[in-house]
Amino acid sequence: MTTVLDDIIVGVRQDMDERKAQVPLEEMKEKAAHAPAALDALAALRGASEDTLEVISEVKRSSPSKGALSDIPDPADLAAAYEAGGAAAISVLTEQRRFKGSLADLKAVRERVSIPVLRKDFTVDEYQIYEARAYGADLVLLIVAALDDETLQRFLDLTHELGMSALVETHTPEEIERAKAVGARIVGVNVRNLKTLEVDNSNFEKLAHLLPEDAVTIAESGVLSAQEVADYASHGAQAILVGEALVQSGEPTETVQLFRETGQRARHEFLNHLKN
Ligand SMILES: O=P(O)(O)OC[C@@H](O)[C@@H](O)c1c[nH]c2ccccc12
Repeated sequence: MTTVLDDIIVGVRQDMDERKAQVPLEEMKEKAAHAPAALDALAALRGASEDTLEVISEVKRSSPSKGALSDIPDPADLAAAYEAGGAAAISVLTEQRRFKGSLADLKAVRERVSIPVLRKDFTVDEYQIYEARAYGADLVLLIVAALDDETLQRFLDLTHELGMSALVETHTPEEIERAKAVGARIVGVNVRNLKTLEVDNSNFEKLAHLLPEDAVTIAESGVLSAQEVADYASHGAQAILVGEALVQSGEPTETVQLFRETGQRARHEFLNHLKN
């Protein structure tokens, strides 16, 4: 049976093949080599102190589960508003068909903000990693469910060779094991199952104890209000990845601020609890 993830990847490959025909791999490698150095996303996501709850704020127009979310005529303006609210990084969806994103969005955001930028896409070919770097990304997404072990390792190594970091996304205990085995330094739990698009916020809590202690741990998806932020932080998340709630808030700066403050309070309690 084919899953939603499989269907998305078919389109991602077709779109990439078109871009590759325009700019072949060797040329993209050249562009990547000449891009300004990547920022340290690992440090940004760790935060200035251990009790911060960092917010990766997403530029997301549309999604396969919810359809149109927000027009976002100027992604750089939105990203600047997130940065002003204290976002640790900006996630830019570059998938075109279901999420209505683009590499032009990534480039525009990169040119505006001074915090790390994540290229959020379905990485299935090394070409996309060079492309991410060429367009100024500091961080790429590697979805464990979409990659075999050998490919995951190869992509993670290439990402690091290019000076970038990888957000390694998991959804099950097995995927967390696989993320650990390749030495992922930033591990996310997506509470949305990409094969069915079902969201279950309790997934973070269920899986948090399996996450590697030396990695930065991120709760992804399903934040609708400060309540979910507090829940994730109280179960040990060091950072959260939020799209929908921010693009629909109408007050992106204030909402990022609120999530950071709420998250930091909850994380503080979580850490106190650990010590006692
Ligand atoms: O809009 P939300 O529920 O806040 O979710 C954001 C982000 O986690 C989600 O966009 C996402 C997480 N992993 C992905 C992989 C591909 C596409 C999208 C995603």
